[in-house]
Amino acid sequence: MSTPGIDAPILVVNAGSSSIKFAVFDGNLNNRLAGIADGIGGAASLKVGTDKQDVDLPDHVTALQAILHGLEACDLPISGFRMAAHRVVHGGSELTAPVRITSKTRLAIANCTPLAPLHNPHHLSAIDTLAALAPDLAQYASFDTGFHATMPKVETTYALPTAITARGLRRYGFHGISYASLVRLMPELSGAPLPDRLLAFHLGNGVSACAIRKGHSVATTMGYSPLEGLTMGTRTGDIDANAVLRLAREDGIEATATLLNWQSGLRGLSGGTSDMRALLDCETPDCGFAVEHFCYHAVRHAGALIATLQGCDAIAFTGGIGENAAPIRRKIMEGLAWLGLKVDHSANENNSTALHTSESSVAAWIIPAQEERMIAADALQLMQQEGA
Ligand SMILES: Nc1ncnc2c1ncn2[C@@H]1O[C@H](COP(=O)(O)OP(=O)(O)O)[C@@H](O)[C@H]1O
Ligand SMILES: CC(=O)OP(=O)(O)O
Ligand SMILES: [Mg+2]
Repeated sequence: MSTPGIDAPILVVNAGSSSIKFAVFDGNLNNRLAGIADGIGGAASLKVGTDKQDVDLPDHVTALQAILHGLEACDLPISGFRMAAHRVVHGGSELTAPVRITSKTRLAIANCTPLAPLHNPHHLSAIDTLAALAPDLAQYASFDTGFHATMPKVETTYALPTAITARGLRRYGFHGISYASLVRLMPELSGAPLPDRLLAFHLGNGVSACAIRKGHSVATTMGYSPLEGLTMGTRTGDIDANAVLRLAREDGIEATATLLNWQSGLRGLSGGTSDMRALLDCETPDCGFAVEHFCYHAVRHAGALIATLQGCDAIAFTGGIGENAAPIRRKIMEGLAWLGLKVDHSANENNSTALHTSESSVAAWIIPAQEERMIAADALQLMQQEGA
């Protein structure tokens, strides 16, 4: 078999807890195809490009195999890829930069599994499935935690005894691939240099905010796991640890983990709906309160992050909600009017890139999340450094 050349495509795999997103890029990082296997283990579907079908996907291995069949049907057999690159949610304290996957780095990712039990096992399953099907395929990983390696110790440390902190109980922060791509893309889209003090909101199913000074993360709302911080689609965000202990005692640890990660956030508050688009169309008081809670806590956390930056020059929105939900951006920006932020409401309604008026003392932008392209770019750079 001949080795795929430099024109061969790059496969990006973003394995989440119940979905696997994928994207195919050419060597110039142009997107050729994208899709998602969704609802794994339940009412599953497979979307390849614009073609979506309901399929049976009992687990992540079957889902990745279905994706690979879909790629083959588009003339993209796995043997023709130059490399595969994965989003890995947790890299712990050690894996802070993108890596080539070797037996050593695979073990390091596996060692982070206790830190991200809902995510890392699925990344490993995708890596192992590809390795079994295509043993010669070069595989790389980019870490959601990596961008936050620049946070100071005072930000990352919980007020615990040092021996406990040494067991890895600290703030790591997530959505780092999204924030890294935002920092890279923002000067191009805004037509201005990156501002010194930037507050970025990643508002998707997972939700976080990050204080970025001169392009580096200095503080973020997610912590030890992607549960802490803002109100999310199905996760609580902040909750007193004593309340968690009571739930664990009364209901058991597994039921409590499910409650906090899957049955809470917008879903819990609204009585079942985690999808922001549906919530904005829903007129019940509970749906309205879920939306209010989401925006209130985004503003509340923004205040703390802005204090860490000692001011704010610009804010940026990304993620499915950040890019598309004008009423949510409006509420959050109105909550930040005290900064001197003046909103151009028609620009906001139109999902324009610039959301501020010319009188505003703080700029506000929409920057589309390009996590998959960032992962492909990381892998390509590493491969070039390796001289491959
Ligand atoms: N036009 C829209 N209006 C409001 N919300 C939207 C719109 N498009 C997408 N969303 C919301 O974005 C969220 C999903 O964000 P996304 O970043 O795609 O998720 P993930 O974290 O799974 O990648 C959902 O709550 C969805 O309802
Ligand atoms: C880390 C995290 O929360 O990821 P997602 O937004 O994909 O759920
Ligand atoms: Mg996301």
